[in-house]
Amino acid sequence: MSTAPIVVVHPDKQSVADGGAARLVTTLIDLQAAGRAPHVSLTGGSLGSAIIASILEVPAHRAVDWSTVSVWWGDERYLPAGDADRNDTQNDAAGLDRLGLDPAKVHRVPGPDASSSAEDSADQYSATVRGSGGGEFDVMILGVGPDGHVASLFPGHPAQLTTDAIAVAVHDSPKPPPDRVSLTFECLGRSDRVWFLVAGADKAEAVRNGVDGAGPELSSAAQVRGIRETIWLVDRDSATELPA
Ligand SMILES: O=C1O[C@H](COP(=O)(O)O)[C@@H](O)[C@H](O)[C@H]1O
Repeated sequence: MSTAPIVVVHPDKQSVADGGAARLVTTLIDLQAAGRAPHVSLTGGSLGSAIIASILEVPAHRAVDWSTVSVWWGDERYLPAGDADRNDTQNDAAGLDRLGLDPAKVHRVPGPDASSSAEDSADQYSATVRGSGGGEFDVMILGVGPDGHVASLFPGHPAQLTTDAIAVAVHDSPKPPPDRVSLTFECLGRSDRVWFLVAGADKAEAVRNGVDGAGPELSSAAQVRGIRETIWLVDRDSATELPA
């Protein structure tokens, strides 16, 4: 089962990050009140770190028991731990490591320092996901590139349509760095809530294609929908090609 996209237009990029952060904090409080130890998947890119910084500004983030929250990444650049271009490094720098997470529940994608290849990294990450219950994410946060990519699944790239897998190695990525590891569409779709965070005029076409449900050759984002909800949190500049 999957849900039709809902679009929420915010005034600007900061409001997208703030809106996503407030939504995440409230969702985590509700999930924990219902007895759930939540699983959240983070993203890299321009809004991936902005939302982390915004979470720290939401006073109610102190009402979340972060020690029970499991953290994942939808994709990672295949670079050594601590590399400044890794998504998790950028999320850490934005304040992820100040939330009070249990390091054992922060599931980082192995880099070349901890795996023999991107394929090995994808296998290791898949095993970790499988070991946690097969990847049933409460919240999947995704950025969207101007080319319509989500995670590291690029339209037209051979890795994009990988099936029967949790994670896949991506080589020759159109966006640097060339080697990456990504969750597959199948895995991304095993999420109760999928939230796309997008800002900028250069992403107007990607937002239109994603919301319209364009085919995979035009949009990876359109292939991912949440089981309970699919929400596009966009700024005015990236919403200009949507119907009024
Ligand atoms: O390379 C990546 O790009 C996307 C989108 O990034 P943005 O800077 O255009 O917002 C991101 O979601 C993904 O995690 C990252 O690896």
